[in-house]
Amino acid sequence: MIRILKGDAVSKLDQMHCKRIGQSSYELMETAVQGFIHWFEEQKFTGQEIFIYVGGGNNGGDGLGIARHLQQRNYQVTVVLCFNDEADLSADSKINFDRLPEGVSKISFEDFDFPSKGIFIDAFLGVGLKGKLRDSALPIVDSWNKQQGVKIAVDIPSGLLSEGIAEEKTSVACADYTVTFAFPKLSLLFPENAKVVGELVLVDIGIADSLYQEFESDLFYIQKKDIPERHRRFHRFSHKGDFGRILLIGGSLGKMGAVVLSAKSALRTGAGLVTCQIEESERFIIQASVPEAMVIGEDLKDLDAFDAIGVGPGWGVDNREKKLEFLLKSFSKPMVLDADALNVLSQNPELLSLLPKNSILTPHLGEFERLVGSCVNHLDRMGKASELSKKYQIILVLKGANTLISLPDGRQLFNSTGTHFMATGGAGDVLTGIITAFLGMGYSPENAAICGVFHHGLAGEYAGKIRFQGTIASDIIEQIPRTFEFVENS
Ligand SMILES: NC(=O)C1=CN([C@@H]2O[C@H](COP(=O)(O)OP(=O)(O)OC[C@H]3O[C@@H](n4cnc5c(N)ncnc54)[C@H](OP(=O)(O)O)[C@@H]3O)[C@@H](O)[C@H]2O)[C@H](O)CC1
Ligand SMILES: [K+]
Repeated sequence: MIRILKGDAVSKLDQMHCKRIGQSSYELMETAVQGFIHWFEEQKFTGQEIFIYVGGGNNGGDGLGIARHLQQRNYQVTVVLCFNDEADLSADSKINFDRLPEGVSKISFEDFDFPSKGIFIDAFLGVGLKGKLRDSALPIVDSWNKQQGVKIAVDIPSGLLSEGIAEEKTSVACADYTVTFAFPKLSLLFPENAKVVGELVLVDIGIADSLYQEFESDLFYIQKKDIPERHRRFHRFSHKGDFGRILLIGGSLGKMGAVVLSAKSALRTGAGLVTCQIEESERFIIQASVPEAMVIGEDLKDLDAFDAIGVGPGWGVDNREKKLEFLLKSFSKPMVLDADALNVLSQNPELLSLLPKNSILTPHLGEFERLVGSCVNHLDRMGKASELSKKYQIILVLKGANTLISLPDGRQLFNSTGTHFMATGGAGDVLTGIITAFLGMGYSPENAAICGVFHHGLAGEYAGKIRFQGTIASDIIEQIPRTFEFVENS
């Protein structure tokens, strides 16, 4: 899993990498540039002039290298020089400046007329930004924000600090895409910054995982390559008991769809036997819509027969306190708590201490704040999530773009899969089903949470590519099996 370092560790990381593998810092910049170009060409942006804003530091150096490569690929390229003097350029930027082909137009920012349209690349400021944007830089960012066209930030949007939050009053160059190098800078993962970051693309520049381990950080970014090793292997003699007996508790009058979605997604994840505990009067709904699932009434007392329990989807909060207390006292294995189970917990915080160790709580931001109180921003949220995980030895899955998993030992992991098309009713119930299924299959709670959020996000991406904004939770479920094929076979 890739470690997320502080922005000011980047230059040290680069130096160590270059020293270890005998590469120059210019060569590393070139690797970053080529990674950007590779992504850019895949996007098939066509027929428009490209304007690259370049600053005096290495972020600008990346921009100058990008200009050269794009011109060589027959794009019409203009670099907008956002520095005062060539002499101010960093050493590697100067090399790229001198290598600019004749065909690249150069214009200083002061003389730059607003084009009516184009593709804009922001290589003005990167992780070397210190503090608040200087007044001299404000017109550049303002001009950028007024341009019409596709906007791409190199490494990080200019004006955004690598651990910062773009509040209304801060000036940041907004992007449709941010192509970041080596590891995602923390601020690129904050929901508050979504509108300035756009779509996040990570470009590998060849820095070894082992090098990251020499830096202290409890923050990680989950990638596809981290998943197969966490999957449990089954064999030809495996029977449905091996794939887990799980119990899903939820649903209430008018909200039975939530349990239906959890049950179907658990089955599509591979759960061996799924039982739903619901109100007797609603039995028909489950039996008719998920024939593979079994149904039991609310009087069931023997929970030991189950490998994992997921509780909460559509459950309602009325008169649930005693039931939740009974569950927490009777089931000693980790369980999954979502939706109304979390709301019951918020209303009865004394129940938190009854949670079986390593239980997985999956709140969205609203449910989370009901649990811990209101949060100023994502940094504050991350801190409170970590405190809660450590205090009760539980795993918190804070849902959203780049879902955050907080582990009891203090590590915090950001997910890399997902799409805004998943912002639809029932998507959370699907996640509950997936994670409960993994727990039932004998995955460690940590692996169940990691694999759960990764597969869920990927299934959402697949569904979004077919259904776009018409994506519904059932579409996500349909795509779960494909995510296993992708993760295992590539
Ligand atoms: N491993 C990697 O990820 C690689 C990243 N690369 C790229 O390099 C940049 C970081 O480059 P660096 O030279 O350290 O810094 P920047 O270019 O981001 O920023 C320096 C310029 O910013 C000016 N600055 C600083 N603070 C402010 C401010 N508050 N307001 C306005 N301007 C500011 C600074 O001006 P000075 O006058 O202080 O010098 C510099 O002009 C990284 O983001 C990647 O894009 C490498 O290419 C390869 C490896
Ligand atoms: K930038």
